[in-house]
Amino acid sequence: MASISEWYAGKNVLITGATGFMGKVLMEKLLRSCPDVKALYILVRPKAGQSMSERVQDMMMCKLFDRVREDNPDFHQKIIPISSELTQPGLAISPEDVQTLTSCINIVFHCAATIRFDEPLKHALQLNVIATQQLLSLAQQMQHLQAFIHISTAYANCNRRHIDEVIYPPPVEPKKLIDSLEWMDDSIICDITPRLIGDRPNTYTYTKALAECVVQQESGKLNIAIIRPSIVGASWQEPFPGWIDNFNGPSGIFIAAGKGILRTMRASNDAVADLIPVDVVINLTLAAGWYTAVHRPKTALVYNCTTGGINPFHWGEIEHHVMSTFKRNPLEQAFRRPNANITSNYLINQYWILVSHKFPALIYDLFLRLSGQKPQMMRIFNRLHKAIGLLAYFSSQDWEWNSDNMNMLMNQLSADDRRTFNFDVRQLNWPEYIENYCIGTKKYVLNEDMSDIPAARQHLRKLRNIRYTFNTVLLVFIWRVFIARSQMARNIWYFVVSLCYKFLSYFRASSTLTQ
Ligand SMILES: CCCCCCCCCCCCCCCC(=O)SCCNC(=O)CCNC(=O)[C@H](O)C(C)(C)COP(=O)(O)OP(=O)(O)OC[C@H]1O[C@@H](n2cnc3c(N)ncnc32)[C@H](O)[C@@H]1OP(=O)(O)O
Ligand SMILES: NC(=O)C1=CN([C@@H]2O[C@H](COP(=O)(O)OP(=O)(O)OC[C@H]3O[C@@H](n4cnc5c(N)ncnc54)[C@H](OP(=O)(O)O)[C@@H]3O)[C@@H](O)[C@H]2O)C=CC1
Repeated sequence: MASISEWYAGKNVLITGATGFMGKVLMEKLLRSCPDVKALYILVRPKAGQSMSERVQDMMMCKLFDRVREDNPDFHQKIIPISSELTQPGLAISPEDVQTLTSCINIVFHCAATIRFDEPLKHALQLNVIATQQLLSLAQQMQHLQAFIHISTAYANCNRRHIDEVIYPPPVEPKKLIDSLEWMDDSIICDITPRLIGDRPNTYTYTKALAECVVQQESGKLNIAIIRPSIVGASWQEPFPGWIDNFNGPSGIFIAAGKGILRTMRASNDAVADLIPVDVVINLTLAAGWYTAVHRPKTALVYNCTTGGINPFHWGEIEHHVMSTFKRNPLEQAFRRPNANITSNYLINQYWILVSHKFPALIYDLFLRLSGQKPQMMRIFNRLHKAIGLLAYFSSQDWEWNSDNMNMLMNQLSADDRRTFNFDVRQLNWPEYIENYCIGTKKYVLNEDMSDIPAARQHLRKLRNIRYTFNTVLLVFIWRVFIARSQMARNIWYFVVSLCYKFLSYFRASSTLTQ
């Protein structure tokens, strides 16, 4: 049987969401490990004042593609951008492009989605559900299509504790919801959203669950597979360790902790942190594409792409390794020394938010005002609190995912394919991965230079001295204002000091006796 890269040779691949985090890694891996792939057709929209071609040009210059560039400097010739806005009727693809796609595409990877947790329901439905429906109807017209791979999320059914590799009944019939939301005013939709999403935490997980159902209902005779990654993090091995280019999921939290801004967050130390490296997800996705096309399973296979059941790691351990990495490799211009703690206790968290977030932010903003600058720290903290408030749901509890299909797929691969498209997370060394992840946020998200680390360390030492000075001033102030002015406080103070002195003398005496 053909190996994975042999199977992709000569194939035309359609990718949605190619400009996103996972889409880019998917393209890179296809170009590097399947060099004979014929062409990658990518659906791209103009954005932020850049045309479609400018965006694609910029993307190909990205460091992620360095290894592909080395192997094949003309790799860009294999990338064919197609103008498309997924929220528009017919995905806003021109008739000529529809003609091209329907006549040549062999496999579709549908990655595009809105992954925002606070997306208004109508927009999330438009992109995550209706666009999926439209893409499936385009796929039905493709004359040479061999597989359609839909990227979902392991949290689509996060209202369940145990999640099997099946498509669960939808919370509501997608077509009925689409029809009703069409005529509703945005304010009415906003009012009824909490009732609709029910026991799911946001419109993202809700619409991803509906999208799975649409994939099942509209797949017709297509060979379909659904990939459900958990929390997608930086790359583990490929194209190099620690690749990450966004603030989503834990990345923004790691950065905030490394900058010394985040000091406390609600999360359970003992809950499993179901992170999955992006290269693992992409290797599994490409292998699933091959398997779906070659073996044509009778029903759509769902792959839960998770680590928790195979090689568990916990949020408490993540906190420890993130902190220790950022102490050794500090970020530039940290606000305070990195020292974040997670707690599952609501009151303790609120206390630390007040003492370690809001109070320093107020003082710093006061300092900025006094020195004629614009206050900014409180605004940054308000944004951070919004983000951690939305993420805490995922870091405070555990889920159990069945991953039989991932294991089955691994057993179907040849030894060579298992090496080239490695998704065996049993080999993942978490401390090393988290260290590379944190360094990746420094290098690729913040674009900081590793050669500036000595200066960053010097800055941390300066912050430590400021803290010592501040604490000393505070102690003297408390002494002068409260203790020195009241006889009773002075008596208590002398009592505590003499008690400490007696203890010290006692330990010194007993240690001299035992020598
Ligand atoms: C040491 C401790 C260990 C414990 C550590 C626990 C981690 C626990 C993670 C659980 C993770 C679950 C993940 C589920 C797994 C999926 O299924 S997948 C998809 C994951 N999706 C996401 O992560 C998207 C979440 N993000 C959002 O929904 C929106 O960005 C937010 C958080 C609501 C913010 O919206 P907004 O206020 O409109 O702001 P937005 O324009 O998006 O960004 C504003 C700024 O904040 C930055 N930002 C965005 N997101 C973040 C963030 N998460 N953090 C900080 N900054 C951020 C942006 O880069 C931007 O910066 P500037 O460009 O302005 O400088
Ligand atoms: N990141 C994660 O932790 C996880 C992600 N997933 C799933 O993986 C998939 C990819 O996620 P990820 O790469 O992280 O997401 P990104 O937000 O990085 O990428 C989203 C992609 O979708 C495209 N897109 C969004 N809206 C439109 C639109 N209206 N028209 C055309 N294209 C559009 C974006 O294009 P543009 O650049 O133009 O905005 C971008 O290419 C999603 O389906 C997500 O649900 C699942 C589990 C976890």
